[in-house]
Amino acid sequence: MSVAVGSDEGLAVATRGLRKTFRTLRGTRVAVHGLDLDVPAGGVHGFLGPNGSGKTTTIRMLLGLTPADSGTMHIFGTRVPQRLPSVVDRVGAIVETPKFFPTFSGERNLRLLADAIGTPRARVGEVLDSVGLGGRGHDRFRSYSLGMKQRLAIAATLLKSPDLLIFDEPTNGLDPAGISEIRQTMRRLGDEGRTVLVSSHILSEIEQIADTVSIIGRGRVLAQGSVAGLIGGGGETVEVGVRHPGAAVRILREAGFSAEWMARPTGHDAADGLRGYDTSEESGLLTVTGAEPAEISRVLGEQGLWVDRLLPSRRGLEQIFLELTAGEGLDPAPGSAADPSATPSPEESA
Ligand SMILES: Nc1ncnc2c1ncn2[C@@H]1O[C@H](COP(=O)(O)OP(=O)(O)OP(=O)(O)O)[C@@H](O)[C@H]1O
Repeated sequence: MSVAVGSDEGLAVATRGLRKTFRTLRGTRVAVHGLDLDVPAGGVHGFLGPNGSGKTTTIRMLLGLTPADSGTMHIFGTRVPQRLPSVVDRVGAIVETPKFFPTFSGERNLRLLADAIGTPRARVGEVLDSVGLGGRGHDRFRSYSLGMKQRLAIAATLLKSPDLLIFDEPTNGLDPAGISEIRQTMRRLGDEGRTVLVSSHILSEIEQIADTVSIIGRGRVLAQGSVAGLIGGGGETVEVGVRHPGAAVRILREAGFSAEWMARPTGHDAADGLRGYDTSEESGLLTVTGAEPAEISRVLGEQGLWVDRLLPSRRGLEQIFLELTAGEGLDPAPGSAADPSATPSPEESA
């Protein structure tokens, strides 16, 4: 697994072993399955995964909207939900579409909100400007396009000037122009030094604006790191065939190479119960960026690891995502009768 940040320092969000199950009539559904998420502070972080992979559930746990079964969560080093009140002012989030008064202007809606949360009204003009609605603040909310409505929702989260913004699928239902508006807004917020954690299953929008990403499947992190590192934006990327890629990635990093390792789908149950992915270090995809193939062979060979394949690789984030989540849409839904991670509820087994 590639992780850009080794310690919890400098992380806006960190989860360890986070787990959440839902009890349904058909048994227990594992929504989040031991999630270790690292979101570096500052910039845009894409939280990517197919439908049902656990993104919304994770975000709801971080915000204290639903309890975790086990595991830990920290926001800016503060344990949540236990100490959420002491960090909540630094966090703004859109999880569901917020409600505004349709006949009031965008500005009036925000003024009401500012009064409600005790923020000076002067802040309203600033936040409208920062989402590009400065010129339209006096128009009625109902006259806004969907993209503008969503930008107003983002402006509302900015009233408190939060350091961390959490957006769950903020471009859902928007047309290409609306998507582009939201994308630019998120990028601008990231450039201001805020941390933007944005969940999405649309890779192209994330690839363009994110600095770092986590790719999740069935409630677990499959890969995370910088977009440049994962797609090889820092130069030519070479796919390396070697017997122990998990060990090789450590050796290469110690030697100063930019190397990434990702678990591969197996098509069968892994021993640790994570269906469909081999998370052992004996398989997976090893890529190295910005290094001479001869150098890669030499460094690994000196440690007794013999390279059997060196392929130039030009994969995009979408390609990586598809490889990592291969079969997600075709497999039985988590918790379904055919899902081995589903266990009968006590009532059902009784
Ligand atoms: N309240 C609930 N009760 C039962 N199962 C739930 C509940 N909420 C979520 N789930 C299940 O948990 C799993 C993860 O759902 P979640 O909404 O977190 O995924 P997601 O990655 O956000 O998906 P999407 O992209 O579709 O929003 C899914 O199988 C979902 O059906």
